[in-house]
Amino acid sequence: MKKKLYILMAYSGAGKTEIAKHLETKGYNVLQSYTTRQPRYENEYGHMFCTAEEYEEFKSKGEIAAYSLIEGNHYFSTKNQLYNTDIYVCDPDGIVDLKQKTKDIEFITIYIKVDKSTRIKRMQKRGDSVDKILSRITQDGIKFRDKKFDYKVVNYDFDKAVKIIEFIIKTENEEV
Ligand SMILES: Nc1ncnc2c1ncn2[C@@H]1O[C@H](COP(=O)(O)OP(=O)(O)OP(=O)(O)O)[C@@H](O)[C@H]1O
Repeated sequence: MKKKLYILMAYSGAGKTEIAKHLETKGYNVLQSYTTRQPRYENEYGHMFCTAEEYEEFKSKGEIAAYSLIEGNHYFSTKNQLYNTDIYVCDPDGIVDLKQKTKDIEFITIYIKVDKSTRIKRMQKRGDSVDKILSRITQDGIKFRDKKFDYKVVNYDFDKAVKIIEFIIKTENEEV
């Protein structure tokens, strides 16, 4: 049986980061992708912060699995990370690339669904600016258009959403 890696995907503000963090406290290994951007605050969750030189080294050794350039910064995950983690928060474009390059891993996509007005309220509460919220909503609409997922989980009741995702992982891992 192939190793399964669970991909959490969602529009901005739907709660994928919060869910991933919570799953980590329950013993799941969550992939922290690398970035050359500066941390926004001390101990920022979700990334491994590295230098441009370190990025070049990973690249020259052929260790990069998924890559994107955002506002002049490199964002990437390594092959080693894919084989040693359970959960990866990744956008739909990133996963297309991974599926093509990594045939010996099965990627199970879990889409976290929340309506637009709730996402806007959560982003406002989180402190995002109106401009940022509007730009995220527009970009996400394009990124997620016509995309298909293995599972869809609504996230209005946080504990329920986490329980369902844990159930999905458990039953998928039990499959032969
Ligand atoms: N079920 C929920 N009920 C209420 N608030 C929630 C729920 N799930 C997450 N949140 C809150 O909503 C906000 C957005 O969640 P989070 O940052 O995890 O979203 P995200 O999908 O990772 O967004 P982004 O892609 O912009 O980082 C956070 O402040 C989080 O605490």
